[in-house]
This record gives sequence, C-alpha cells and structure tokens, in this order.
Amino acid sequence: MIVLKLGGSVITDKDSDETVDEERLAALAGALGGYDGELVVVHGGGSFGHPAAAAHGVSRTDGTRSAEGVREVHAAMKRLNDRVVSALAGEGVPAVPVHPFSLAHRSREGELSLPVEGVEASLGEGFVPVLHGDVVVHRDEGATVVSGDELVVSLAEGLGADRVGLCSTVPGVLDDGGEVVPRIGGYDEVAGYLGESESTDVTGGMAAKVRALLDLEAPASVFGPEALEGFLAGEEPGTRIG
Ligand SMILES: Nc1ncnc2c1ncn2[C@@H]1O[C@H](COP(=O)(O)OP(=O)(O)OP(=O)(O)O)[C@@H](O)[C@H]1O
Ligand SMILES: C=C(C)CCOP(=O)(O)O
Repeated sequence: MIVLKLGGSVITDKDSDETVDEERLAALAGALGGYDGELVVVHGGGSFGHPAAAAHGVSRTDGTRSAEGVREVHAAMKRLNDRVVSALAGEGVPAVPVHPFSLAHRSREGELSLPVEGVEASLGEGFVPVLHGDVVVHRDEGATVVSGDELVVSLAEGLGADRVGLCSTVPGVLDDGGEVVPRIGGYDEVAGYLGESESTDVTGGMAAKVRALLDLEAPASVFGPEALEGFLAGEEPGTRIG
C-alpha cells in the first residue's frame, strides 16, 4: 500500500492565487491512472490553502477562533481537492474525497489525532481516498493548519503503509551544490541545506518534510513529478529518507 503526497507547489502555481497547474495535474493523474495497487493520495495547499491560511494568521501552531477563517481556509482546500479528485477520476482512478477537518483534531500539545478506520475501509472497497492539508480543531487554540506532510505520516503509521512518496517540485532533497542527496538517515546530515519554501507556505518547506519522514517506519522518497511513474513501478527515485 502506498501513501503518496502530491505537493501543493507541484499541482498549483504557487505564486498566483487559486491557480491549478492543469498540465502538471493532468500528467500526474495520467501516471496514477496506470497504477492498480492500494493507494492513498494526499495533496498540499499550494496557492489555495497557504494564502488563505496566511490571510487569517493561521499556521500549525498559531490558531484562530474565527469560524469564518476556518470556513474560508477549509473551503479553499476543498476547491483544490475537487479539482484533484476530478482529474484523477478523468483517468479512471476510483478517487473519493476525504476532508481532514471533519475527521481529525489536535491535543493541547499540538499532537494530531487522525482516525484512519474510514480510510482503511475505503481502501478495502477499492476506492482511492484523496485527503488534503486543511485546518483542524486544536484544543485551547481554536483551529490550526494540518499539513499534507503530517497527514502522510499519520496515515502511513495508522495504515501500515509499505511505501511513502512525496512528489514535490524539486527532484529530491538538494545539497548546497544543488545535487540530489540520494539517502538521508538522520536530520543532522542535511540540516545545513534545508530551507523553507520559496513561496507563501505556512507549514515549513523541505526542513519540516524531512523531519517528519525520518520518524516513519516505511521507506519514504522525495522526488519530482517526472519520477512519479518510476516510483509507482517500485523504483526509489530522488531522495530516500530513513
Ligand atoms: N535542500 C533543499 N532541497 C530541496 N528543496 C528545498 C531545500 N531547501 C528548501 N527547499 C524548498 O522546499 C520546497 C519544497 O517544499 P514545499 O513545502 O514547497 O513543497 P510541496 O510539498 O511541494 O508543497 P506544499 O507544501 O504546498 O504541499 C522546494 O520547492 C524548495 O523551494
Ligand atoms: C495551508 C493549508 C490549509 C494546508 C497546508 O498543507 P501543505 O501544503 O501540505 O503544507
């Protein structure tokens, strides 16, 4: 079973509000159309969720008690989710939407609880659940952002994924010379090169990704869009983490 994240910066034009990169999304959906194993898809916020979250001052740790703010961020993500689900459906993928706001919450300490039974049942029925970065209720904080990367980690752990893939705009984690680092076993090995995302991103860019993936039991790979087909075929393109 694969848990795959399609980066928000891959499927949207991150510098232009609420704009899908149609060509990219179609190409990725085409690759997924050729896959017939168990699959959970998660996508990021890109130019839908991040500007909305920034406008309401919400991040993974700074919450909002504005119900309107929660609705607006969630609605922006649902608009993107709709586009992703439709693109996948167009390629024959049995994609169904799953909205984390309605499922998950955070404790006072910020720990995410994501019940995965529904997703598991969905897989058993032959569906491909498509989740997305979202807002979630956070005790004592109102609501905070949950990144697609955090969802990937919870899903991979809760469902016992065999492999995890993060399809981003970059061909992998890059070193200070711009070369792809083939394997990362510990955060200290790469801490010096890891930075934030180049565009509006309230959840932390590559540094947060690598930290989260290092805690996983399943092997995880960070790779670019051109390598998705290879990943689905069992290759380990880009950077292997853990
Ligand atoms: N050492 C590094 N190697 C690769 N990318 C890096 C590095 N340091 C910082 N980055 C930035 O991290 C970005 C990837 O993180 P980002 O969070 O934008 O990805 P995403 O998952 O595709 O998008 P989203 O968060 O919207 O879902 C790259 O586009 C790059 O700008
Ligand atoms: C900003 C929101 C609402 C979702 C963020 O998800 P990410 O792009 O995976 O970090």
